Amino acid sequence: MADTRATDETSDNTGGNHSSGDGNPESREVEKIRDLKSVLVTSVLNLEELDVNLYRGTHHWVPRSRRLFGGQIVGQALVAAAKSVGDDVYVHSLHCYFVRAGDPTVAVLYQVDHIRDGRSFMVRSVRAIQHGQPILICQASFHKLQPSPLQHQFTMPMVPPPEDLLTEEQLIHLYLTKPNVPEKLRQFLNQRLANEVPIEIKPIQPQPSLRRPATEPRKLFWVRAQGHIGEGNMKLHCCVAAYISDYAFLDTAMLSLADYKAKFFASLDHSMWFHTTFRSDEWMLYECESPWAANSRGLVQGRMWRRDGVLAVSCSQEGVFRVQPVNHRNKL
Ligand SMILES: CCCCCC(=O)SCCNC(=O)CCNC(=O)[C@H](O)C(C)(C)COP(=O)(O)OP(=O)(O)OC[C@H]1O[C@@H](n2cnc3c(N)ncnc32)[C@H](O)[C@@H]1OP(=O)(O)O
Repeated sequence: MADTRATDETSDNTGGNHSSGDGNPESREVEKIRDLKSVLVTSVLNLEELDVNLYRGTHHWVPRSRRLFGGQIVGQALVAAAKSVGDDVYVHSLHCYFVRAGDPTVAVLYQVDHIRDGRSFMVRSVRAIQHGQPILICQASFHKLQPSPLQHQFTMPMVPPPEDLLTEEQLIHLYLTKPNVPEKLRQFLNQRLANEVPIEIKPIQPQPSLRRPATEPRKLFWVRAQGHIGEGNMKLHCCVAAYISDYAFLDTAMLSLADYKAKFFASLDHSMWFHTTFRSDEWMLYECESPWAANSRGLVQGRMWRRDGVLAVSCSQEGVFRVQPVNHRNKL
C-alpha cells in the first residue's frame, strides 16, 4: 500500500517554510491544495457589508443535522465585531449563546452594537439574525497589547508530531481498503469523506469504529485550516480558530458512554480566550476534555497549542445531549 502520509511539514509554528514534499504524486497533490487560499478566508468569513454595522454571511459546509454549524456562526460574528475596531487592538475573548438552530436555506445577518470603547479594552455585542430573530448572541472583547511580568501557562502534552500521523481522510481511506468492513460503517465513513469541511485533522489516537469502549472523556488531535491564509492578520486567524474550535469538540463529552448514541446534540454556548499570536493554517494541537456531564448536558473545555508548546487559545462549551442505546429500535 502506498504511504499516504502528508510530508508537507518542515516549518516551526511561525509558519513559512513548507517543503515541497518527497516527489510522491500524492504529496505534490497535498502541496497544491495547501497552496490554495483557504475557503474560510475567500468565502465563509468574507462578509458582505449591507449597512453601517450590518453584515451578511453565507454558508459553505452544512452538517448532516441540517442546522448551521456553530463554528461558522461564531467565526462570522467575530468577523463582524472585528470590523468595528482598529488595528491597535487584538481580540482576547468571546462569549456566545446559540439560542436557535440556524437555517441553512437562508443567509445570516450580523448586527454589531458598540458597547464600550475604553483606554485598554473595547467590547462589542453581535446578534446573528435569521427570519427576524436572533440565532446567536455574542459578546467579543478586544485589548491593546500590554506586556506584564505576570505570565505562566500549563505545559503542552507530549504527542507525536503531525508529520508522523495520518489525516482523518487518509485513515478512512486506509480503513475502507480492509475486507469485511460492515456496510453501515462503510456508509458512515463514505459520508464523512464526502464532507467539504475546510479543516484538516490528524487524530493522535484514531478510533475508526462506530462501536467503541467507554474511555476517559479526553482526546487530542492536530488541526489546521485547509488551504493557505498567511501571516499578518491576527484577527482573521482568531476568526478561523473560532470556526475550527467548534468542530469535533462537543462529542468529547460522549466518550465516557459506550453503546449509546446521541439522537440529538447541539452546542448551547461557546467561549474562547485568545492568548497570543498563532497561525490557524499551521498545525495546532487541540486538547479537548469534558470535566462533567449530567442532566442531558455536557461541558467541554479545550486548549489549542502552537506546535512550539505555546498555549494559544482556550475554549469552553456546554452542549445538550439526548442519548439512546445504539440498538434502540424506535424510529427517530
Ligand atoms: C458537526 C459539529 C457540530 C458541532 C456542534 C454545533 O455546532 S451545534 C450547532 C449550534 N447550536 C445550535 O444550533 C443550538 C441552537 N439552539 C437551539 O436549537 C435551542 O436553543 C435548543 C434546542 C438547544 C433549545 O431547546 P428547547 O428545548 O428550549 O427548545 P424548543 O422547545 O424549541 O425545542 C427544540 C426541539 O427539542 C425538542 N425537545 C425539547 N425538550 C425536549 C426533551 N426534554 N426531550 C426531547 N425533545 C425535546 C422539542 O420538541 C423541539 O423539537 P422539534 O424541533 O422537533 O419540534
